[in-house]
Amino acid sequence: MDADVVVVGAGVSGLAAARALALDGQRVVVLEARDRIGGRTWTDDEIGVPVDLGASWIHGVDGNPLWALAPRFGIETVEFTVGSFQFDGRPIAWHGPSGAPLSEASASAFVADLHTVDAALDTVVAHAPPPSTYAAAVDTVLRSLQWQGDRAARVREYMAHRSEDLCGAPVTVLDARGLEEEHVPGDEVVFPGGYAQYAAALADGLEVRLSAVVRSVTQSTTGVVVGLADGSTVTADDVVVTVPLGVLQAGDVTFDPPLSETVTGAMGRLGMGVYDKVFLRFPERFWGGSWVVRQQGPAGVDWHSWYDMSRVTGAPVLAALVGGTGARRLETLPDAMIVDEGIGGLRRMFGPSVPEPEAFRITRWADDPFARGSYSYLHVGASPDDHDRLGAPSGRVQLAGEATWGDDPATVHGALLSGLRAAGRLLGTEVEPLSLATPVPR
Ligand SMILES: Cc1cc2nc3c(=O)[nH]c(=O)nc-3n(C[C@H](O)[C@H](O)[C@H](O)COP(=O)(O)OP(=O)(O)OC[C@H]3O[C@@H](n4cnc5c(N)ncnc54)[C@H](O)[C@@H]3O)c2cc1C
Repeated sequence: MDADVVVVGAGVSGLAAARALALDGQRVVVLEARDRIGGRTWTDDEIGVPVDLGASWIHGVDGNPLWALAPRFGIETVEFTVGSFQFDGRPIAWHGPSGAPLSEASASAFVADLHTVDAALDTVVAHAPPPSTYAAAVDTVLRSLQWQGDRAARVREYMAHRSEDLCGAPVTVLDARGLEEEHVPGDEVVFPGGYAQYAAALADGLEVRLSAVVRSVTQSTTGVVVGLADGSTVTADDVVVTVPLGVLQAGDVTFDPPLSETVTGAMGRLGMGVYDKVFLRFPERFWGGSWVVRQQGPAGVDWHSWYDMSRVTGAPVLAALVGGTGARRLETLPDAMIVDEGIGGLRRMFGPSVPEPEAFRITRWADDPFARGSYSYLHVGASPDDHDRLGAPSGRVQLAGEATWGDDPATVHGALLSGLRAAGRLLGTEVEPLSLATPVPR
């Protein structure tokens, strides 16, 4: 055997699994398709400062293993609480459909409406007969409140954007229970030096082979043979496969024998959402003192949320975050058209003096063959248990990754914990996340 365990994928889940196994003395080889580690955590400085093209936030620091690991890995953090359920964190500048800022009273009334709807949504979702969509649950709440017209439209629109942001999916196909796990406890934080610092720390001391595209996993009674696109193979006793759900659904990696029906059933029911980022670097800040700028109404449909990245790195950078159908549409456009649309959106709110950007960076996660989307979501009809079912072992093969972690799918900490679960199953013992800070013996 070339190794005790092969780990496919050098994202946070794969690296956490590999590190836990290596710390236990196992011989581990990590096979990574790209020429970099980190997967959907990817820090890039093409625009002159580090920006996170994939994950940015620790979603809720309370009890979060990433938060506990940050000081041990020497990772600096900045508090930036603007979660889709946390309207009262860092200041948000709300702009109405015309682009004009909402008065303080209108903005407060809108935020109060969101709190009212959220409080009622919990009960409605708990009683929604499956299959029900999140959109239907929101409608039920609005009907019970007897809100109509513009008031109801603005709430519906916000909830649609919440689904697109947190799940990368239109609210009309998101299961009613698809956001149940999203009420994060605690502040949210980001990283001036980028999320990639976690992958770098986790990979330290491990054998990671880059540009190693895995195509097949074949099991026998004695072990597994992992086949690569270049025709080579790697053998081991066990394999942990952490490729994203979209890659699995596309059949880019084949399994012989096939994965169990528990796993394939869940794989078919869950969805892979899309969420993209457009970073624009300007000569200077022009957007006032808020940390986030949000535009309501049809004009802002794909350009509804702008984040002030100068709070993180000091450089005058705005990031537009767009998910679901909007992200899929943008991915079909050339860069110049995307930038023009974004600048148009900003000029609607801040006037014609908004300058052209000095630099830009645009993501295309759906188009990326090693991601095929941004993160998993609960497609209508799927069960929240499907995430954990996806991670059920099939003989010597088990899947890990954000999509397999039912408590917090679509997150980096979910990915990390799923990797530790897979390693723990192979080791026959639970792995404590903080143990990952231990150096791997060379
Ligand atoms: C735009 C965006 C924003 C996000 N924002 C946040 C956020 O703010 N906070 C948060 O907690 N989460 C966020 N997420 C989600 C988070 O990034 C993921 O949940 C997490 O990074 C997934 O880690 P993973 O190890 O499961 O998968 P990945 O990081 O995708 O790792 C899988 C690895 O497998 C590799 N691979 C794929 N195919 C093959 C193959 N055939 N052979 C070999 N290797 C292969 C890939 O290259 C990749 O490196 C965001 C994601 C995106 C895309």
